[in-house]
Amino acid sequence: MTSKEKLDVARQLAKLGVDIIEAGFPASSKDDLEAVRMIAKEVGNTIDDDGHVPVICGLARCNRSDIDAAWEAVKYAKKPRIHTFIATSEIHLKYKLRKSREEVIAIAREMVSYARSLGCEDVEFSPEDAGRSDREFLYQVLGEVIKAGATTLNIPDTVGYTLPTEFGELINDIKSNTPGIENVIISTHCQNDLGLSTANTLAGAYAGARQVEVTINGIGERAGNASLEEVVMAIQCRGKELLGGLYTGINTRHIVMSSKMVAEYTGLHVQPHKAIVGANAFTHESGIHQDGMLKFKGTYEIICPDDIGLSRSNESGIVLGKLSGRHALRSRLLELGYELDGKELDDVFWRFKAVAEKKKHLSDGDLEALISDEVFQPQVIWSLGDLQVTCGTLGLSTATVKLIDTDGVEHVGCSVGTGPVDAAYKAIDLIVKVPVTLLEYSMNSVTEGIDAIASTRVVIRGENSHTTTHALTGETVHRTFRSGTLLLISTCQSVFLLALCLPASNQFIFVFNSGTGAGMDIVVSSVRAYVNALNKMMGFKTVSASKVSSQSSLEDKSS
Ligand SMILES: CC(=O)SCCNC(=O)CCNC(=O)[C@H](O)C(C)(C)COP(=O)(O)OP(=O)(O)OC[C@H]1O[C@@H](n2cnc3c(N)ncnc32)[C@H](O)[C@@H]1OP(=O)(O)O
Ligand SMILES: CC(C)C(=O)C(=O)O
Repeated sequence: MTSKEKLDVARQLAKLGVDIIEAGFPASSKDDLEAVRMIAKEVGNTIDDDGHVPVICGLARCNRSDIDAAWEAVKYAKKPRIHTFIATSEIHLKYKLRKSREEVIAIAREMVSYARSLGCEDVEFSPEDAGRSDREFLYQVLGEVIKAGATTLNIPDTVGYTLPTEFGELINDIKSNTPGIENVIISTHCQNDLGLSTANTLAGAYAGARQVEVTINGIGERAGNASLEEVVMAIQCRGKELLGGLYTGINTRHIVMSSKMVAEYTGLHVQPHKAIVGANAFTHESGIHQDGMLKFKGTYEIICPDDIGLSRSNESGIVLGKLSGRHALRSRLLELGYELDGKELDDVFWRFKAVAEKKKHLSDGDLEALISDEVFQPQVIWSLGDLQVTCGTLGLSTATVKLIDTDGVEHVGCSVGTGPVDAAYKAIDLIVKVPVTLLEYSMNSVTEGIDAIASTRVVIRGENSHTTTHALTGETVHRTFRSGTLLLISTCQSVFLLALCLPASNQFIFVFNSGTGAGMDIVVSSVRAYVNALNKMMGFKTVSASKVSSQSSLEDKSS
């Protein structure tokens, strides 16, 4: 993060109500020193309405120059802190520091004293790799730094090696065996190498730690650190009942905002299934869960999304996909204004499933396209069985189409054409054997992306029928009505037009012949539209659905 980004994050952490912001490692670069100093000056001096001002802390190795840099950065804060550390495990002493235990004890003691001598009254000390350190040596180091003036003892499980029971015992043992421990705060610092950082932190807190070191989104070295949101929400959900009444002062409503900011600034995006702040943490995709959520949210949610500042695009967090059931589909359609039940719902449901098999999530636009394709249908005279096309730059486009008639008999037609759609339409003509002219063909993608549903609309005219193009709609109608009848004509989607039938050889003849089709495959979508238009031309009959009940059959409405 840049200094400016670090400052923004620090402001956000203050809003969250964190007690201590460890803002950086000032010795690591001039820029980091400057960032910590800016944070100390601004955030470390801003007292909130509750009189709360966070401690601003800088990290430093156990050497004078690091500690000087840390103090130089944090000293402007109302509550400055230096956090200094040195490893205590055999492996670190031998291979990394190349120092004896005695040397490490002496350095730790001297450097804590040195930090205090600069005027810093709040000094935190960490025995790095405490999780793998010899216990007796650990108690000895900790006892010495307490004498030297450390005010907080942080116990790092630097490589995330301990198990929760072990880490809890470590804190308990430190409490029981370290001289002077009652005068300091014990802290946890758990890394996530085994995915146990949150569990270990909670075990440490339960054992008596009263500071927990955490990061937003769990970011950190390697597999990261314990995440603030997980630890805080676990304490909020279960602290009273199972953790001896523990609580935090975190204003949880700022959690989502903080998570987004850190993800944005660090470029470390949160995995979708991350607890609390993952994109899926409060969404429900499986039918059985969705049904439960619709009946009572507590069935599948242990946290109210509002509590972490999450506003969902829909109330129940339901995402429609291939695992959804009828309850969820029906509920979403109802929200969109379509009241479907029984057979209609069933038909849409299986179409929906088929699309969802190919497309992960269905948007409202996708659903609307399916509804208009499935429900607002004329009487089915021909239904599409199968379709196979070949096309490209080599040879002619060819299509084989299988249509099924009202008796369930399958008819297959094959044709070549100028393209796959032309070939498919010609193959259909060979089966249906009704001369038609294609007047209009248009295609839109209903939703965005390469996997969008394509919606096709065609307008055809039956060649040998007495048809008239309707002046207002541009559509033609083939139904006979007595002259003087006031017709309520619906165009494809809920637009109503009135037309007065005028005498013309005693009857007026219209043909309704536009058809729509939807599908993820553009040729399938095109063929559906054509078959749909043919069906309309050959015998229009609307299927009722609430959304169209007011525009039901022409006959019903015409008088
Ligand atoms: C456990 C943790 O996560 S601590 C936080 C980790 N954060 C960072 O490392 C901050 C970013 N680091 C940096 O920018 C650089 O490493 C710096 C500026 C801090 C140090 O850079 P350099 O002085 O070039 O040293 P470098 O990092 O290569 O090596 C570390 C040196 O510090 C020593 N050291 C490591 N930890 C400590 C410690 N806690 N106290 C004293 N010395 C230490 C190492 O033994 C090594 O010393 P050597 O040169 O005598 O072998
Ligand atoms: C500096 C210490 C606390 C640390 O980061 C670690 O040991 O993981």
